[in-house]
Amino acid sequence: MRAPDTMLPLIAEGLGFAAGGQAILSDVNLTIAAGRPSMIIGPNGAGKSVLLRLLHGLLAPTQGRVAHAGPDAARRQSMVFQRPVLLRRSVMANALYPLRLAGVPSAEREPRARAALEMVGLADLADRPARRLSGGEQQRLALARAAALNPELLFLDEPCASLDPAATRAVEQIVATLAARGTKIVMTTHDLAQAKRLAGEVLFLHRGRLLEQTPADQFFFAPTTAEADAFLRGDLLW
Ligand SMILES: Nc1ncnc2c1ncn2[C@@H]1O[C@H](COP(=O)(O)OP(=O)(O)OP(=O)(O)O)[C@@H](O)[C@H]1O
Repeated sequence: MRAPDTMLPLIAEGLGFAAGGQAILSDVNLTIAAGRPSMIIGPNGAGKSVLLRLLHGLLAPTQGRVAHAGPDAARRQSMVFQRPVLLRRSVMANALYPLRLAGVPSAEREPRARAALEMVGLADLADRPARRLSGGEQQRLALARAAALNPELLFLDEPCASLDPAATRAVEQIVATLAARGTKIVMTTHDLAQAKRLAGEVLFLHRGRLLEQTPADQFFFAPTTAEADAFLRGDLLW
């Protein structure tokens, strides 16, 4: 039988991470399927970033495992961080770099990089040094760099954490565009309103445990756990 031409669903079984003798994440079981964005929310220190890194493969689990439906999972996924690290080169050079690393034929690189810069509204700044961009523009460039690779699965770790409302809105529009194109987005956020705007489903973490994986329309109106209910009311701080 041929392997499916997709890495989804991604499945975590008994996933855990401990460091310094302390459990940070325990016994997480979940399935990430194709579809609208999966938003990971929860109080500070709940383990959202650690979960994202485990799912992406940046961190090795100390318990359990992450499995994918098909081969080449590393090539089919990408991640954007809260503070993107950009090359000290032009915007275009930053967009081209991952395409070269991925072995994309040279004739295809420039059109793909340009299309990605257009999608995030940075085509006019292609020759500008990337480090001179504003914070919001830098985050859009990081998204363009990831999008140019056409990942099937894109992890976003608090991409709007240090952005103002206008820059946040621009990033959300890019996320919605990518999701509409079929890229599966898995994203952490502190911003409940943002989670409501973007989520197809919510993964609610509390103290290193996944308490809910619930469709968004249900989660925000009728969460199934008391902790999620308290969190939505602003009563659960840790
Ligand atoms: N590699 C690591 N080694 C040891 N401890 C870690 C490691 N990564 C994270 N931690 C700890 O694990 C806990 C969860 O961290 P994580 O960054 O995942 O939380 P979070 O839910 O994303 O929090 P925040 O909302 O504040 O960003 C924290 O107490 C953090 O200090």
